[in-house]
Amino acid sequence: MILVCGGAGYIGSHTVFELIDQGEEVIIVDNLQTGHKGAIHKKAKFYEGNIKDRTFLDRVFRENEIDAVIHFAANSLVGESMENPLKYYDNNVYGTQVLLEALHKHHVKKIVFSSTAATYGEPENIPIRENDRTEPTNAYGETKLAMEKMFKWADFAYGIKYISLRYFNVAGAHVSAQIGEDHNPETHLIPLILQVPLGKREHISIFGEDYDTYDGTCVRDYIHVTDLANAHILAVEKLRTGSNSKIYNLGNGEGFSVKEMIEAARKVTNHPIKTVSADRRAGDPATLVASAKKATNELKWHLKYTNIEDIILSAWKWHQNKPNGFEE
Ligand SMILES: NC(=O)c1ccc[n+]([C@@H]2O[C@H](COP(=O)([O-])OP(=O)(O)OC[C@H]3O[C@@H](n4cnc5c(N)ncnc54)[C@H](O)[C@@H]3O)[C@@H](O)[C@H]2O)c1
Ligand SMILES: O=c1ccn([C@@H]2O[C@H](COP(=O)(O)OP(=O)(O)O[C@H]3O[C@H](CO)[C@H](O)[C@H](O)[C@H]3O)[C@@H](O)[C@H]2O)c(=O)[nH]1
Repeated sequence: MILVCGGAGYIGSHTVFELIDQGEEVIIVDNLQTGHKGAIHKKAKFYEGNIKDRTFLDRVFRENEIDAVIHFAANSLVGESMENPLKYYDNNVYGTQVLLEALHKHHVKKIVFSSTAATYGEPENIPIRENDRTEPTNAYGETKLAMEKMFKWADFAYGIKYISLRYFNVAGAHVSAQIGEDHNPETHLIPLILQVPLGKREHISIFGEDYDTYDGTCVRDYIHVTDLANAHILAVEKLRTGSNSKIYNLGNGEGFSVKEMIEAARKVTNHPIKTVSADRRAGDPATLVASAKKATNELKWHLKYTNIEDIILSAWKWHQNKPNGFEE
């Protein structure tokens, strides 16, 4: 049985769908602070509650034969983390501490969790490799790095094996178009671009056109959420075969600029998508592209979505199907 913390959220819900497709029994813990009831798979057992609540977690672990945990539950808005860093330490670091205490108490020795490209900060090399320097430029990334360190020492002391997955830019939606990205506020580029052809915004703002990149706009590595979900399943399988703790980058290995993303979205939606130049957004590195060779080699991870237009199309189908997200 796999416990998925944050299984009602964007990436968590997609991972639950893949797990259930593969015949796993799934328990979800989520307090629905950003997740949605409508994103919860009907075959999953759902406990509504907070990972910071020891008594609640204790009950979940007592009532179920959990052999591994996948942990997505966190706050993840970079801007908010700069204004209210302690909120991030509380939910991300302390929340993970309480969760790890429950694993230790109930003798669960396997956990896979969400880390981020934000642990690197300004990259020293492109593509970024797992042993490159980690110097986060925002509080969100710093809490994720602190979580990684907490896992390291929990492994040392209690033998809890972990796989930390450092995601780059997660995008797209489930092939059924029944679940997809629904964040409020939305800050991510692709859903914001698609709000223009949906008629929900006039234009997309380009945050900075004077970066040191080939067209002056920021370059990112976009990875489809289903490919990402599958990496979590491979990571659980790896831990089940007795693997040591590991850290992997998850990305496509190819960068696209903001302007290229808008152009690709124009092709997919057949809409002119008006753009407006805007100031740089604080803390945005010019280029973030992953080397995911380690995950490819060691997890035998293979991508289904390598074409950026296919990734955008899957998001477009979701937003067309549910223009107001999970809201009825
Ligand atoms: N979306 C991205 O591009 C991206 C990139 C890198 C890393 N990540 C990380 O991946 C994870 C999932 O991201 P997402 O985009 O799916 O976010 P999300 O907000 O959609 O999902 C997070 C889920 O966790 C739940 N949650 C949060 N705190 C909780 C708590 N204390 N107790 C119980 N449930 C709680 C929320 O209700 C939500 O359902 C996060 O840890 C995030 O930091 C996301
Ligand atoms: O309206 C917008 C929104 C975004 N952008 C630009 O588009 C690019 C992508 O922005 P996103 O907000 O979609 O993604 P980020 O690269 O900022 O963030 C991603 O990577 C971060 C690590 O750097 C965190 O992990 C975060 O959770 C994850 O979504 C950035 O250059 C951003 O400046 C715009 O130009 N206009």
